[in-house]
Amino acid sequence: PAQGLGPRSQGAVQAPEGSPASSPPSPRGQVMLLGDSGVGKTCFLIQFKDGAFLSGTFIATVGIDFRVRWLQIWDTAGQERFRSVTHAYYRDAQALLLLYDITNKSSFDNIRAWLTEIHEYAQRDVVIMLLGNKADVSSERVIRSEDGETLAREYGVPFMETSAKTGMNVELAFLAIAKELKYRSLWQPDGPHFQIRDFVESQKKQPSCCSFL
Ligand SMILES: Nc1nc2c(ncn2[C@@H]2O[C@H](COP(=O)(O)OP(=O)(O)OP(=O)(O)O)[C@@H](O)[C@H]2O)c(=O)[nH]1
Repeated sequence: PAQGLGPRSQGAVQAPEGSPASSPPSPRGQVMLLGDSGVGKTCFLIQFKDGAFLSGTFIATVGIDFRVRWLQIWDTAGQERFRSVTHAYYRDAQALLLLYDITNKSSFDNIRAWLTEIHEYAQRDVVIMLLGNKADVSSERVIRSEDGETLAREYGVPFMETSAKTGMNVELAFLAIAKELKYRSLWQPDGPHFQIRDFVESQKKQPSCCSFL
């Protein structure tokens, strides 16, 4: 679904208390989904929103908890013509999930341009996570997982392959973001330490079939 103006679907997840849907977004717990048109941002959000209520796993439970209390998620339009609208929302974002499609090379190649744009418009300390979506479509894969890893390492951001279709790593992406934002908000010099990259590395699932390429 690509219709509409700029960030949308914010109503899909309960806004933080005291933040009516029509008001400007609260800077706290604000997450934006970014990436080229068609990479699966809307499906990713829907999988998170709907799948969460069906799942009884530990991650899902914690995810729901954080989602209701902490995260307001904004799905954005990937199409170029909506880009200027989206720019206006970057500065309020605490976290950005940047998606490409593992079956679409240009969506991967454009990640550098997205990161340049993020650098220009977002807060300097925004949490960024790179996600290679559609990992369920192994037969059409054109971007290797290692290429995603390498790019993510270059920019110092955590990376996972995901599937909005099967739900692989969808909850985990939001959980990692929620944990990082919570950690930052409660940070104390001698408090417990949390590293989002370590957390993601220890928890992420790999696609069941990685034989291609
Ligand atoms: N197999 C598979 N298909 C997916 C996945 N995620 C999304 N799709 C399909 O990819 C197409 C585009 O998905 P959207 O969620 O609309 O993409 P988008 O990034 O929101 O696109 P814009 O709104 O234009 O920016 C749809 O046909 C989805 O069914 C996935 O993880 N696996």
